[in-house]
Amino acid sequence: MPAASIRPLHPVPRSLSELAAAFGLDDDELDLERVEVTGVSVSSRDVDAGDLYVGIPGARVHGATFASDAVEQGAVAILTDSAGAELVREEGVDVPVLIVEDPRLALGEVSGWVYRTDPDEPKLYGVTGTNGKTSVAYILDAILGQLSVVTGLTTTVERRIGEERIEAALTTPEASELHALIARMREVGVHAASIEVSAQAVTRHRIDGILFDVVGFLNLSHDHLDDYADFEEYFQAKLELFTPERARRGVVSLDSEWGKRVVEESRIPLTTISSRPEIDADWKVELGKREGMNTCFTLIAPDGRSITTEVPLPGWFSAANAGLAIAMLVESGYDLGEIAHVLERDGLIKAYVPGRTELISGERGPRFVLDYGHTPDAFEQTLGALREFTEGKLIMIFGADGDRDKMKRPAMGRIAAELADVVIITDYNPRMEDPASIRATLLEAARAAAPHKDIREIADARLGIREAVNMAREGDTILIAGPGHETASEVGGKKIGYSAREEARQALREAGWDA
Ligand SMILES: CC(=O)N[C@H]1[C@@H](OP(=O)(O)OP(=O)(O)OC[C@H]2O[C@@H](n3ccc(=O)[nH]c3=O)[C@H](O)[C@@H]2O)O[C@H](CO)[C@@H](O)[C@@H]1O[C@H](C)C(=O)N[C@@H](C)C(=O)N[C@H](CCC(=O)O)C(=O)O
Ligand SMILES: Nc1ncnc2c1ncn2[C@@H]1O[C@H](COP(=O)(O)OP(=O)(O)OP(=O)(O)O)[C@@H](O)[C@H]1O
Repeated sequence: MPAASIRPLHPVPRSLSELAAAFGLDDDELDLERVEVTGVSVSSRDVDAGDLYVGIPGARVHGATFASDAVEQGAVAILTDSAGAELVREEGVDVPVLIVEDPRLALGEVSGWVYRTDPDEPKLYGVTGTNGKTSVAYILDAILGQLSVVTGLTTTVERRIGEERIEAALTTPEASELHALIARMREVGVHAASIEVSAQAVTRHRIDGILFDVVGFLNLSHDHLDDYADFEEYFQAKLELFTPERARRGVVSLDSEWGKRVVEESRIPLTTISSRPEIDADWKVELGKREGMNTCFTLIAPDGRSITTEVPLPGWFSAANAGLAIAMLVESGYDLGEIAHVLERDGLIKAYVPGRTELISGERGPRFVLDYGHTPDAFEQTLGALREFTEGKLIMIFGADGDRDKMKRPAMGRIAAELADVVIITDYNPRMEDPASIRATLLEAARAAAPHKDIREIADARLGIREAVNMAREGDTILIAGPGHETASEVGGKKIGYSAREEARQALREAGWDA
């Protein structure tokens, strides 16, 4: 089985009695002196010998239910709430149990204490926003690499430290996993780590006990309104990242209206950036010419100095994302001149962002672009960017994932139909929902928006990809939006192997094109 998390290889044990004392936990009846913990885990599937297992009441089940599994795998103590302690007692589990009112709330600080998280090493960059987080994290990582800095990275795609990498399950890991990752980074001399921060991560205490050196705000648009009552609540979740408890300073993009609100309401020193000429910001991104899929831009700093370079990704938003990344680095102390020097030396930002406007096709044949966009705004930006260099037809394949914000689906269908020439609606990760009904919503919106356009329904995404490839010619662009880097789709609660990247490559080869 692949490792569930990356952890320090040489953790320095901490005594449970000291932990109890540090957090004011009652240890009257317990003999904690002899117990030492070397790690923390919230999942029985991720326990290592010496762990403190934290039993969290979840939406589906209480984590304490798995206490005996955890102990079997080597957990030496349990931290949970009183309901969890009752469950542990019923199971007859024989390790010390510490009780807190809210174990999720305690998790970050406790993990930071066990792993001895240091706010200064590595330097942490946090990036949030509805769209572009993954892209900015990879761009930050790439520029730091070009500056010869040893880096760490955590994104929706992966957790990575040098050659060590695991696939990500969540965009932002649970706090215990994040602190363990940072501890491992310190062991191998990582100086800077780029961390993608979802709104859920803030709300669900996944970044507790972490102090970011610089945080970046990208934008806010329709997504996750199943997790938040409205835009305001969703915004407030992201805003919390811009407080002194979470970050030392921030860079805020004013490209979306919400940036202004961050500036008005944040409680940390901020600098602003914009790629829109009409907006007054400290840092300015000026779009240059396009070189194929690459985008050139000039970034002008508040002191008038500038960098002209390119990013190997299409669209104005890629330049905006790269500008934000550079501004974050400068805010954290890197010299703009030095960044300019390495980018000039290398000719561009050497970023590869898996599954984000990733070109799958080769020299001959239509362009095939793989994307992770799953919001109306991401559709609009990506289709706009691809239209700029598509001489022929723009063909879009997409579905909407199940058990996630349903309200955004009509807007996704409408935008696809308005901006693409041909739309193929397929299944994408329906989870426990009925895929036919997801498709019906998308189709209805798409057909209402553009009744005369070619809008097709092909349930099986593999067939949808082939249909698109077979109708496409040189000069056309095919965009598949949704699956990005993913290698599985969830249907009826079961994970089924499906890589849009591999399917696209195969379909292009079957049609006699390069891939
Ligand atoms: C709403 C939400 O965030 N839920 C997360 C939460 O689930 P939950 O509270 O329902 O937990 P549960 O399944 O009831 O389990 C309770 C406890 O028992 C433990 N357990 C459970 C089963 C078992 O066999 N052994 C075990 O130890 C679990 O680890 C957990 O600690 O804790 C689980 C364990 O970490 C997460 O997997 C789960 O994420 C679900 C899968 C999820 O989809 N979250 C989404 C909404 C999310 O967080 N997305 C954001 C944004 C993505 C984006 O950028 O667009 C993200 O950061 O990923
Ligand atoms: N600054 C931006 N503004 C609007 N759309 C963007 C921006 N950057 C990227 N996108 C679009 O969003 C898609 C997803 O990008 P990315 O994965 O970087 O976002 P994300 O915030 O990490 O999303 P997720 O958290 O769901 O992984 C891109 O492929 C592109 O279509």
